[in-house]
Amino acid sequence: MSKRYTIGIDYGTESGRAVLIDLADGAEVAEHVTPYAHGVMAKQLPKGGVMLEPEWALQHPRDYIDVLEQSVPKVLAEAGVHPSDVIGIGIDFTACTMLPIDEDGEPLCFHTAFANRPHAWVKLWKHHAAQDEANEINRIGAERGEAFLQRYGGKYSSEWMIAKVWQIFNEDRQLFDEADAFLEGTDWVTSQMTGTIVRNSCTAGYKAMWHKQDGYPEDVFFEALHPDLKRLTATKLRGDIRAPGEAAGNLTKEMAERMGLLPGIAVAVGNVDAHVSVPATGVVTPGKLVMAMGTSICHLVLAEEEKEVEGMCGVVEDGIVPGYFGYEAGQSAVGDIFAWFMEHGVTSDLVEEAKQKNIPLHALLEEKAAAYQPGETGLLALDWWNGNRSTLVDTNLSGIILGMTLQTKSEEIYRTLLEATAFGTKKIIEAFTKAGVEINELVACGGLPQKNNLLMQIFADITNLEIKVAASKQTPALGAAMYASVAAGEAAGGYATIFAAAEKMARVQERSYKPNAERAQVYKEIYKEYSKLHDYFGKGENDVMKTLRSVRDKTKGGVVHA
Ligand SMILES: Nc1ncnc2c1ncn2[C@@H]1O[C@H](COP(=O)(O)OP(=O)(O)O)[C@@H](O)[C@H]1O
Ligand SMILES: O=C(CO)[C@@H](O)[C@@H](O)COP(=O)(O)O
Repeated sequence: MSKRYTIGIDYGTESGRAVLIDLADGAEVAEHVTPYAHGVMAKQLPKGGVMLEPEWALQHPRDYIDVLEQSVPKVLAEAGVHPSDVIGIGIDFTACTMLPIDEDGEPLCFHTAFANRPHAWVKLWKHHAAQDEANEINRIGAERGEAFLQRYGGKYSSEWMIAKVWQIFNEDRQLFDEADAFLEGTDWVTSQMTGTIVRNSCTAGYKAMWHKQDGYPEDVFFEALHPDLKRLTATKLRGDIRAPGEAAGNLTKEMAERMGLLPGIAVAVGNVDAHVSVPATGVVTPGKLVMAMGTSICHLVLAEEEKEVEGMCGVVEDGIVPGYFGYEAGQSAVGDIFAWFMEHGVTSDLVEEAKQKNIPLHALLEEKAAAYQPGETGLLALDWWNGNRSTLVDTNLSGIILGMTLQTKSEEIYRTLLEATAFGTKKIIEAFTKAGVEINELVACGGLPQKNNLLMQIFADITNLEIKVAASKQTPALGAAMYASVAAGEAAGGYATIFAAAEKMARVQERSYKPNAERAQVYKEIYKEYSKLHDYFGKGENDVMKTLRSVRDKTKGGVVHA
C-alpha cells in the first residue's frame, strides 16, 4: 500500500499553519503558513470601519478560509503528494473564538447590513470586554449553586462562550436576535468543509458549560441571567455535539476543488489548539502536565476522576483523550508579555547591539539575562499583562514590576518577566496538586520551547520539575492530523484510536530541562514573596489595579465620563 497522509491545520492567533503528516511515523512532510490578512482587530473594523472599545479583539472569518485555499494546495505541491493518498483532514483552533451565523451558516459580518457592527465579527479568545457579564454569571451561578461553577474552578471566565454571547445580547440586541446560532470558529471552519454544522465536545465542555452527563445548565439558570435568554442552549447553541476523533462529515466537492483535495475524505470534528497537542506530545495517561507555550500558556493534564481545582479553566470527561477527565488551566499572556517588552521596554543601546551582532533582540536579551543568578536582579513581577486566567480568573488584573532602581537594566527586567511567567505556572501546578490531581513531570510544546532555552531552564528551576519537550515543531497541527487519522479510521489507512496514533506518531526530544537544586532553593524563597504579592493584589486586599482601570475608562480620550 502506498503511503497514507492526513493534513492538520493549526489556527493560531495571527496565522493558520497547514502540515502534511505521514501516518506511518508522524513525520511532518510539508508545512505552509498563511498569515491572516486582517490579523487581530483590536482597534477598528476593516476598511476604516468603526473604532473598537478597549479590551476588544476580533477576527475576520474570511482569513480562515484563505488558509484552507492557500496552505493546503501548497503543502501538497511542496511534498509532491497525490491527493488520493490524503485520507483525512482535521483542524485545531484558539478558543473560545466565536461568531454569530445566519440560517445558512454564513457569518453575520458578511452581511452588508451588519458589516459595521462590531458584534457581528468573530470574537477572538483574548477578547476581554465581557468581564461584567462573567462577573454576573459567577454571582448568579454561585447564588443558585450551579454545578458548572465547580467544573470551571469556581469562576467562569469572560473569555468563554456564554459571557461573550451575553455581551452581544446586552450591547446589540437586534444582532443577537438576528443570529441563528453562535458557533466556535473551529466548528464554523469545519462546517465550511463538510456542509453541515457539528459542534465539538471539547469547546462545548471547556468553554460553553456543557457536560457529558448533564448537558448544558438548565433553562432556569439562563432565565436568571435574563428572561429572554431562557431558551439559549436549545436555540442558538443547539446542535449535534461529537467527541474528538469522531468525523464531523466528509469533504464537499466544492471545498475539495478549492483545496486541491479529493471529495469525500474524512473531516474530523473541530478541536482546540492546546488540547489537541496533548496526544501529539505522546501524553495519553495521567500525571504529566502538558504546557502549550506561545502567546499564552495552556496547561493540560489527564486524571481518572473529576475534581474541583481552584481557578482552572475547565474539566471535561473525554475532553482531551477518551477515557480520562481532561483538565485545562492557563496564563492569558506569556510570549505576549515578552513581545510587549521588546517593543516598549528595551533600551536603544541593546537594540543597536543586536543589529551590530546581527542577532534577534530576544537572543541578545536571553544571553545577557542568562548571566544572572536567581535573585540577583532584585526584581519581582506579577505576570498579569493580559489579566489572570488561572487561578484568579480575572481579566481586570494587570502587570507589576517591583524593585526597580536607577541601576535596573533591560536584561534584568527581561529575566524578571521570564521568571514571573514561571511563578504563574507554579501557582497553577500547586492548585492541581492541592486538589489531588497528580503532576510528576512537565511536557512542553508550542513555539516558546524552541525559541528560548533560558525560559525553559527557569521554568524547570522554579517548578522544580523536569521538563520534556515535544519533538514536533507543530504539535497542534500534528495532533489535529492524528485525530484526522482516527476520524478516517483503520479501513482507510488511519488509526483505530488516538492511543494507537500516539504510539506511532508522537514523541518527545531526547534533551530535557532538569531543575538545579541550588537555583530551585533560591526560587523557593522568592516564590514566597511572589505569593504574597499575588494574594495582596489578586485576592481583593488591594484593588488598586481595578481602580486604575476604571479611572482610565472614565477618562478615555482626555474627557472625563460620568
Ligand atoms: N526568543 C524568544 N523568547 C521568548 N519569547 C519569544 C521569543 N521569540 C518569540 N517569542 C514570543 O513567542 C510568541 C509566539 O509563540 P508561538 O508559539 O510561535 O505562537 P502562537 O502562540 O501564536 O501559536 C510571541 O508572543 C513572541 O513574543
Ligand atoms: O485558550 C486557549 C485554549 O483554551 C488558547 O486557544 C488560547 O490561549 C490561545 O493560544 P495561543 O497562545 O495562541 O497558542
